[in-house]
Amino acid sequence: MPAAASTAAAAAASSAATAGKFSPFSSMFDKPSYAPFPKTLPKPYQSLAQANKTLLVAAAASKNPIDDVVCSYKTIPDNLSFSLSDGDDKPREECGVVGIYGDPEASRLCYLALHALQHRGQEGAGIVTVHDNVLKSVTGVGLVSEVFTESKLDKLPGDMTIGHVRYSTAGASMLKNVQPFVAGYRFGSVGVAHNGNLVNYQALRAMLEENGSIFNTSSDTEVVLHLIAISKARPFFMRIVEACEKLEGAYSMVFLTEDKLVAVRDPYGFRPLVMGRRSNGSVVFASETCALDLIEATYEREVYPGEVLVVDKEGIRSLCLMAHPQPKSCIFEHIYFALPNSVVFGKSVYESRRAFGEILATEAPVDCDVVIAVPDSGVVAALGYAGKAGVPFQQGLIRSHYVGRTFIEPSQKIRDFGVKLKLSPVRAVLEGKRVVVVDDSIVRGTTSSKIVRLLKEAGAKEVHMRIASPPIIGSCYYGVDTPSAEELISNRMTVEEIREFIGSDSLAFLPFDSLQKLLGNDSPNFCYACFSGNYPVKPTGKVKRVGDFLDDGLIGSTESIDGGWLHGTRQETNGLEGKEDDPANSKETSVEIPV
Ligand SMILES: O=P(O)(O)OC[C@H]1O[C@H](OP(=O)(O)OP(=O)(O)O)[C@H](O)[C@@H]1O
Ligand SMILES: NC(=O)CC[C@H](N)C(=O)O
Repeated sequence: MPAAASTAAAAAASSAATAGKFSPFSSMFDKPSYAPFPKTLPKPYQSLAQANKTLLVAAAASKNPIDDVVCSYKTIPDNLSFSLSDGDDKPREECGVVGIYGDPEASRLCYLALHALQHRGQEGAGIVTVHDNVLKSVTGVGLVSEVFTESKLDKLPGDMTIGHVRYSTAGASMLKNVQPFVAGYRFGSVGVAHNGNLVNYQALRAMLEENGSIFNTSSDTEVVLHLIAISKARPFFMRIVEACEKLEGAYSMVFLTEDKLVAVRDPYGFRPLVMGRRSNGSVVFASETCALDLIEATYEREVYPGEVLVVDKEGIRSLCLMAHPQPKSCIFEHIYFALPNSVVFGKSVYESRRAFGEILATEAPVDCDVVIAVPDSGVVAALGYAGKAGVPFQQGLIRSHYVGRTFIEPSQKIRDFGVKLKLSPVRAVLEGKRVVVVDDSIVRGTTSSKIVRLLKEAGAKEVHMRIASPPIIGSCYYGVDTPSAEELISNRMTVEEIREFIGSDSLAFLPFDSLQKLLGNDSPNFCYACFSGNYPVKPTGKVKRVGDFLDDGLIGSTESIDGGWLHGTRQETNGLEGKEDDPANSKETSVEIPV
């Protein structure tokens, strides 16, 4: 472990040792969990010789770089009528990022890691690798399994890679916003993959456009590439550092250059980013530890808030981007986004959710015969509730795993069609029973009201809704696509009014103060803006939220849209089409950028 990291771990251990015990559930948080940013880390402006060097791995040979970008994209046929699921008003998944350095199977491992992160974004995916000093990229609209084929992965040789999964609404126009973005500069090439949202994006873009930048996407992430282009810092990775210092908001990012993998986390640490290592010494970064587990990388630690980790043939250097005394990690990662088998912000997501359920059972008990969950994200909290209440947990709702986000609706209106397609009630569990149903959150209240109706139609005598998060009253500006504040049901109604609206016999949310007590000394290290309306980084002017980036106004012909962020002349080449692709649905383009 680098000296700085052990300092941080020791600081975390000592703070954990003094942690107060506010609830019976706090023991799980007594372990050292959050490493405050170590102030002893070298500033990027200090000599790199002072930085930690812990790993030696082979580096790519240095040759004249030519960017070779392969883009694939899939269109939705015009004659197919489809709709977004009627649950298209939820906090949507975020993005997931991966970075791997020093593994001969980098792109295949990245592909697998993206599969593990698929829950963070389902409509776009991409991988960039470096081979012979050339950045190669495949990006596409769709699931990881839809974007990548054996032949496409064969086009991504090299031992360094970054990858991205992105959420978006359906539509071919989103292809140009699918990451990683790749740019060629006078002095080299860089790829970037981003999870988060930049709250000063519009101001930065306006400044850059004023000075002549031409933007190719409607994504906030693109400003980083322009900021790198105008930076005069040396060596090249310091341009990345300088660019990131101008960003405000949430960014867990991985960058790839011809010879370096760079991982950056914003000073507040809003979004997760972890580091692990495979047994052959290759270094892996990922949004969640579930991605490390799949590719047999051992979790080492988080990328600390405000930290820049540079991996190259010299080893790993840890630099301080901007120290911030109080991290503000997104609590919603623990409530909803992350997989329960992941460790996020140093804490097990499973343990958090179980504790949320236990608190609900203690603070909002009700006489009941059975506890059920709204699958998937309500399952662990429901187990916690059932265990604490001493009531059996049963599967009262079965989730179909074969329903995508789009489907052809019947011409005749079927009530609650979307939710019925996804969730089926089990009469044998519900009939004549007093049922507690646990979900992770209520956003607009549409899912809850449909579920209550489904359960009652299936014979439930009473339905008691328990929500494993406090009421959501604020939109997120840091990477979660929540609806505008006016659309959030908890902003418009009291708990009793919501209960009446969803039709349940009782309703209780996880009390905000109990959540904070559970987190103990770590509590100030979390962002609760969606529950409190207190934003750690004040949005300036009209801030685009993630959802605002969706309509980029390019609904026209996909022929005119590039798949990645590119500078340079576009040249179509033959022979790159993957045989397994349906030509009606996909197309590949090769772009060469002389550097
Ligand atoms: O109040 P609403 O606006 O309806 O949104 C809240 C619902 O959205 C999420 O479910 P999702 O469909 O994403 O399923 P998941 O639990 O499987 O992730 C969440 O778990 C709630 O069930
Ligand atoms: N959800 C996210 O993390 C989005 C990442 C980035 N802001 C984008 O628009 O692609």
